[in-house]
Amino acid sequence: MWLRSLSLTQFRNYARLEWRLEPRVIMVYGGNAQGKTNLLEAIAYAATGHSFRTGSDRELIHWAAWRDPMPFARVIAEFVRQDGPVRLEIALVAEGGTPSPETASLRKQVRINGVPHRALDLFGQAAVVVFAPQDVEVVGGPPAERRRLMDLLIAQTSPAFARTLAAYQRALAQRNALLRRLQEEGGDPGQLDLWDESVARYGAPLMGQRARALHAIAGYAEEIHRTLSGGEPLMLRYIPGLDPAQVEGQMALDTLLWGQGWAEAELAEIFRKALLRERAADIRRGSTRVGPHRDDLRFIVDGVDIGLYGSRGQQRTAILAFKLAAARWLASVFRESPLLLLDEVMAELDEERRRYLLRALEDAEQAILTTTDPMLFAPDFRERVRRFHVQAGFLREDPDPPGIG
Ligand SMILES: Nc1ncnc2c1ncn2[C@@H]1O[C@H](COP(=O)(O)OP(=O)(O)OP(=O)(O)O)[C@@H](O)[C@H]1O
Repeated sequence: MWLRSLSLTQFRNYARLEWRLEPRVIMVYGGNAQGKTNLLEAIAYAATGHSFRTGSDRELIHWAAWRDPMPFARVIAEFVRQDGPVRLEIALVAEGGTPSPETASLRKQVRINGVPHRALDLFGQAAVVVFAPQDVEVVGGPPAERRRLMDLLIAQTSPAFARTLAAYQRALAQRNALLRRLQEEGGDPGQLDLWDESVARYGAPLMGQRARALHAIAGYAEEIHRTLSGGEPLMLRYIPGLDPAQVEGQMALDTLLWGQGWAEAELAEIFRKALLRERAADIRRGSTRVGPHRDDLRFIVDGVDIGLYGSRGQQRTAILAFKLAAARWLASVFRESPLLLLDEVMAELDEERRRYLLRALEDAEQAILTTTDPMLFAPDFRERVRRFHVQAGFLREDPDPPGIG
């Protein structure tokens, strides 16, 4: 699939942008802090409803817009899929008397082909994979970041997964609130039955989907990593936050999921039992100890957990292999290649990895890459791609960037 047009109004440092694109590799170049990342952020935001660099949507509204009586930002992205075009639109509107970037509450209005929808419905409409320099932090960072990595990816293939995740998080928050009340005020622990039931019902399919997606991605990642690293295999290990093997008489999650054909009903039952077993300890702690909110994903190279022991270079290669594998997985699910968005990632790679990545870009239907330095790319590559120059939120096609004759 590919992005045919992008329209921005007061999004980050773009007061206004109308951009038409083609299905090929597109290079956006410019100095630091000119709006390269903002552009990729806008595209990924339209496709997923999430920014890949902030959890606060308020930051996305142009600073100048906060002087208006009703500050807003809008992004409209028109993707072309095999089955036709789809127009994704998000408007962020600040509400309140005199809204300020610090205090305003935002209304997020989503339209798909002009029809109002919930933000979660954006998932499954278009597939994007973002490659960013900060990705490397995910390998050795806190588990929550690796869960986010998995979830954003899986949600793109399944809006149902996104809805289940949201329902799980709500149920978990309610259970935790009740646990804290029981801890502070005492009361009948039987009140937890209802929330145990919801937490288990929504949590089991989450674990099932994460395990299945990672199993598929791991196959691609192992092979890509071997090529990138000169022969070392990468193993992606899913560590569930509920280990069925720890629950009396049960088997390991893998056996349960693979051996019996996605036995999520059994997993939900085991989850309920585990919640009951942990109940007293959970009340003492005021939080839920088992469940997919404690899942992790580990990156293992040659038997070594490189999140813990890997060099920066090894972590970078591993996450690059993961992202490329994710792109292949999305391509197999959608039966067309996802849009690849690469934010200044070439500069960090050595010659061989750069070549591998560029080949992957050219295999995709469309890829948009940003760089401060077009000279990092071979002359024939620079000539083949379409190039745009960005300066202070203005984008213009530039057939002749500095150093490219
Ligand atoms: N809400 C906003 N309103 C206006 N400008 C913003 C807003 N948020 C960020 N900016 C500005 O956008 C610019 C950063 O753009 P961006 O992160 O896209 O840079 P970049 O071109 O990718 O640079 P680098 O090469 O340094 O990564 C900065 O000048 C920043 O001040």
